[in-house]
Amino acid sequence: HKDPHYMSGRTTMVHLFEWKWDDIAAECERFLGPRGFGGIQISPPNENLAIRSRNRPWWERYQPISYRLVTRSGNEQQFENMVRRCNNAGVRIYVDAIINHMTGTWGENVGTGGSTADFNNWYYPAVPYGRNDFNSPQCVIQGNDYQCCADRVRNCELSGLKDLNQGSEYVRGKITEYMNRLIDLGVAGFRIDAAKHMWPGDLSAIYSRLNNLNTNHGFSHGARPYIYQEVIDLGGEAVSRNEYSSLAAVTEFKYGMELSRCFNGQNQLRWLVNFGPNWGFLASNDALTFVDNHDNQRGHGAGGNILTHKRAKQYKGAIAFMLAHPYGRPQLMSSFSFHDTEAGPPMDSNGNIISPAINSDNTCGNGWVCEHRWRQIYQMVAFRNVAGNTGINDWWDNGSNQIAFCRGGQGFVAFNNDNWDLNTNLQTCLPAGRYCDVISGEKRNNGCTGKVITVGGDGRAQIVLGANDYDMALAIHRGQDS
Ligand SMILES: O=C(/C=C/c1ccc(O)c(O)c1)N[C@@H](Cc1ccc(O)cc1)C(=O)NCCCOc1c(-c2ccc(O)c(O)c2)oc2cc(O)cc(O)c2c1=O
Ligand SMILES: [Ca+2]
Repeated sequence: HKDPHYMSGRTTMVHLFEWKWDDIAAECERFLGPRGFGGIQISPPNENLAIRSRNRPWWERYQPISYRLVTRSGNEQQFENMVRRCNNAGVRIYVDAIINHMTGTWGENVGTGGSTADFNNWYYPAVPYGRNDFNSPQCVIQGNDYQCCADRVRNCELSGLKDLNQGSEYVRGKITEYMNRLIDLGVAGFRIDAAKHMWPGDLSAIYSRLNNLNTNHGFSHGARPYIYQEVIDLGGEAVSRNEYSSLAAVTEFKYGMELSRCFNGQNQLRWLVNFGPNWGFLASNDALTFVDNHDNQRGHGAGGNILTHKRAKQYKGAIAFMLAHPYGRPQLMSSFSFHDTEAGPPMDSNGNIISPAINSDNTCGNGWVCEHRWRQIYQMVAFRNVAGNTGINDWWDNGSNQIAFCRGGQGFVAFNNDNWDLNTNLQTCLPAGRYCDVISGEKRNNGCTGKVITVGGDGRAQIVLGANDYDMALAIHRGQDS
């Protein structure tokens, strides 16, 4: 469950948070496929409670009401269409699976697809789940439970949400039925939301009952679903991510926290020379890495002062480093704009999600940020693909915030977070030639729209990164020589 099954030569996933299925299908064909993206994490496709009293907050999608494939993102037919079109474009689909709980008691009993639920009697007829499918005695997780009591973290309610008993054969059956239907529709795997709130033994039983991936969608025989478990664990809690990393991959929240600290100036970039398990991170093959995610980009999530699109220069620097560095399997966040941390996606007066507009310069409009369409970001997805499974070599730093390294003989990156210019002759590990810097521009016809770096026969080049340049990174790689 640790292999994403990306099409060959692809390495990176993007979380198209709150996108509609039809828009995702189009994005696969017009952008993500051609640009070499490996996969997409989609918002939960199962029916959720419509919380109109809070003006449809983003977290309503994390309050299941049934396992019917009906949400504001689309219906089952649109879901199937998206999966087929994206797989055909070489882009895999990963489903955000909310299997720890159902909804709470918000007094609104209509889902987005028309199902109803009776929270007071703990009844979800469209599944169906009844009272004895939930943990009892009923209890709510308290703050200090995270430190003291692993059993309460699993058996009590998270934020008052009805806590399913995954130890029950019936509940396991309903969960695996839901996930196997998605596998048969062609998805490549799952994000397991709130995994630390479920027993590893129960999760293991559920994973073992999942079908192999659907060979009609280009997966090899016997391919197991890619599973990455959301375990928010920055250390010091009763529940450890190590209980889960033997079952499947785990979200490495320390990664985004530490990288944000380095690129927002709290730590010097030179310390990144041994970034990876030496920093207490999971093994590379076990780690789903990211800078920000849908929860912590809103400030109150795990990791404290996380870099987001709102601090563009530092964020692009951190993302470029994540994509240039071989550790882990990276996921990019693709957001909608928000001022209110509760706000849901852009919607019309009827509560329907508004599609992103694609501007003439290929950026997004209509309230969508589309970080994945920023040149400095999508160009580094291509860099990561070219770097393949090479390691890091020829590391250089200036003892503070100027660093550079090679990926085998495939690519070279440099970063400058000091407030003075980087202007140094460095080893790029590349064959002699004129290379386009993929951060400040791109190769067009036979020229470069941005910086041009001339590499000599010894592989060395004069690398210039001004402290006041628009971006703090520079990257060149094979195939981008002009
Ligand atoms: O802020 C939120 C939602 C956050 C959230 C949602 C999805 C995630 O995947 C996630 O990581 C966080 N929700 C708001 C509003 C809210 C929602 C439901 C509710 O019954 C009460 C309030 C909030 O203030 N939540 C309390 C603090 C955040 O506590 C939540 C966590 C959470 C936070 C920190 C942890 O270390 C941890 O292990 C779990 O995970 C969720 C997962 C869900 O599937 C649904 C949830 O409602 C939540 C969730 O409330
Ligand atoms: Ca639970």
